[in-house]
Amino acid sequence: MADHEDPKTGKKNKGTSKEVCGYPLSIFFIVVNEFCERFSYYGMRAVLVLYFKYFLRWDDDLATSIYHTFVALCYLTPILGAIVADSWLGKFKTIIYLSIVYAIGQVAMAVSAIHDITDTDRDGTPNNMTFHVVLSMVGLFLIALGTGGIKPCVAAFGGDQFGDHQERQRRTFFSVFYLCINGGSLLSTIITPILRAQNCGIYSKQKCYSLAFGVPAALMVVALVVFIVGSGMYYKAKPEGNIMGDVCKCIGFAISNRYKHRSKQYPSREHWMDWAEDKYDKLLIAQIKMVLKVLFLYIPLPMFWTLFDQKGSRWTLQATTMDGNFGAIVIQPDQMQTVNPILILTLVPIMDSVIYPLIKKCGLNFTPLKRMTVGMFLAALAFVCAAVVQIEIDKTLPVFPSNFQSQLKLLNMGNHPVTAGLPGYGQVTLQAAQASEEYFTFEEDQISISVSGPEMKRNISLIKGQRQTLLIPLTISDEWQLTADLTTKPEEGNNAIRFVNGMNKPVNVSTSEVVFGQIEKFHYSNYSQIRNGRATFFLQSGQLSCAFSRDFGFGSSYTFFIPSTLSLGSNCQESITGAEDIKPNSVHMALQVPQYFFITAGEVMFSVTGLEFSYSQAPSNMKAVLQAGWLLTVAIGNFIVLIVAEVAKLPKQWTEYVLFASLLLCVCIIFSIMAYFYTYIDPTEIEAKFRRNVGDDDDDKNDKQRKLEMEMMKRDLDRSDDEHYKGKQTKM
Ligand SMILES: CC(C)C[C@H](NC(=O)CN)C(=O)O
Repeated sequence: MADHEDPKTGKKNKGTSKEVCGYPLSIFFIVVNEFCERFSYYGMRAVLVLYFKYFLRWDDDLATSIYHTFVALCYLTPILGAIVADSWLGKFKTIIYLSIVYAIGQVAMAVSAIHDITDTDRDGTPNNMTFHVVLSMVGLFLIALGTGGIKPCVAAFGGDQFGDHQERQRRTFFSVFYLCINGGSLLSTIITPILRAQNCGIYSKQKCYSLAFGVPAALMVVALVVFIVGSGMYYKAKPEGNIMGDVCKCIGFAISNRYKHRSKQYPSREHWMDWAEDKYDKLLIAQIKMVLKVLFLYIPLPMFWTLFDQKGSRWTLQATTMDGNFGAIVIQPDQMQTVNPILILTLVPIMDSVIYPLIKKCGLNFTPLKRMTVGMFLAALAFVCAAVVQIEIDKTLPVFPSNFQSQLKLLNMGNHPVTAGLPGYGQVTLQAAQASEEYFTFEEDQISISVSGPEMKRNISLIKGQRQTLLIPLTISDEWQLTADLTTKPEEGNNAIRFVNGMNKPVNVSTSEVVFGQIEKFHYSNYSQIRNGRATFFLQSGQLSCAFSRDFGFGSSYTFFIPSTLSLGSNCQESITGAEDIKPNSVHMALQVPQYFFITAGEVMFSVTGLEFSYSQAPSNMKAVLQAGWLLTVAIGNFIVLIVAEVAKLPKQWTEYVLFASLLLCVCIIFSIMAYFYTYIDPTEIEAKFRRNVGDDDDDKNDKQRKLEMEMMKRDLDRSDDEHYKGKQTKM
């Protein structure tokens, strides 16, 4: 039998797997598994909201709430996975079983997105939506169970593969692990939206959500297979019974025993957990103390995630009000999120190989908790940048009417100039087929407008908080019409376009993607969303057929006017005039790069370090539990976003960014104080000492000797080292 195997069980011993450049070979399978799993998770997540909205036909609010509930669930389930792994199945089996659950969930999602299954009338839309909703909800539940369940196990299982002599390699492993997470996330967030945009279907073609979910499902199967292939090489730590149950009972006993002995006649004990000594093993008590120490330190951490996870919500919404034209490529608002994994892939190696060694060379002891504090500070700085960008955006946004105001624009549908008299604005002259450049703002409910050339006078009812366009007709006998205009920027950086038909006959308008439908004479169409770039509009009215093209930026709104003079042979490109109701976004999306840079630099210092810290400070039998505790801070952080945004309800977005930055700054100060008093421990060393002393405990020791030993052990618990974990006392 090889010396790296346990003689009794034949299983591998810790740190004895075949090594490549000082790293256990088994690590290779774990990082590839993580890469594929994160591809699967982030790929599916990238198209999820669009699937809810456009396939299941949910409204924005429902789609957003279910999306956030799903994300929160994904970070709550790690607790379950950790308990199962640490106390029952062990990490290896837990990863295998939950990966199967996860893959089934992904397949369920892919199947739920096949519209042909229930498309009995073959019109391209499902006929039994309940089937698709139920299947996708079951799929999402299984995915949340799977991805959350394995998450704390995979990181801790990877850490388990390193022996005590591989401390440095283990630290690098956590960085590489993080790179794989972001490599998978980057690739999938680029690929799955492209897959979704394809058309597929048996009877009728639709956007291919089944492919966008199917590829992540396949990657999850690959992740599972890769993990199983490495099976023979892993060190598999045995689960140590119902450890969570024992921990809870032990804590419960310590509290009740303390309460029973609250009278002054009983001497106090150094730590409240020491009250459990009357019944419980000292080793268990020492391990609980280690975990509680770390969990206490976690209390302020959710605030970091509160800011971090707004990349996907607030910052993406901010990008929708910005200009994404980068010359050769045009970036969509949601694609800005890929800046985060791109920066992670660049910053992690730079930090590990340049910044941290440089800091060390300068003689500074940049301990994990110091890094995390700096990470928090950088995240707060990112939100200050976001606030500055928001202020710039706000300067370019249209001023929409308040609840006490209404706004009116004029459009001359005639072939001759008209002059309109507006209360408070004097005479406004409009050429044929021309609209006023700006909206006029009124506080009255009704105004009287007189038009000369031809002479007309009308009382116009205005609506508070609304924008309208008054269509001044061709002749006195024609009807005066008021349109309802937009009072918000079009969503997702799209452009809202509508047509006013000034001809005496109906006209059909369409582009290759959008149908405006038939617009009756002297009437107007609804708004349709046009993506940025060049769009060509086709007009067709009886014999008349022509086309015209326009370039669009992001977030604009135009009213195109089809003049009464348009006839067979007319040049539409020149004849059709457009009124700019909402200007396109003019603040460039590149301005978001600094905030992405700071949040990602913060993430590298906070999250990569926190992942490794949670592993190194956990007792051997509670590694996965502490990883789950770490992930729980992410879930709580997500809930805080919903609560703060709902409670604060600040009128200006930039003030909300400043609020979040200030909150994190306060939390950062509190954390730095807590961290100052934290002393690093070496759980293995402490556990070994307690184990050595179990035998002695059985002997009949006198009280004095026992007391002396206890003091020594307690001192050990408080020990830390200069380079984090090697033995000398260090704070923070
Ligand atoms: C938020 C997670 C704890 C960390 C990680 N995410 C990223 O790295 C995003 N840049 C993940 O495991 O998904």
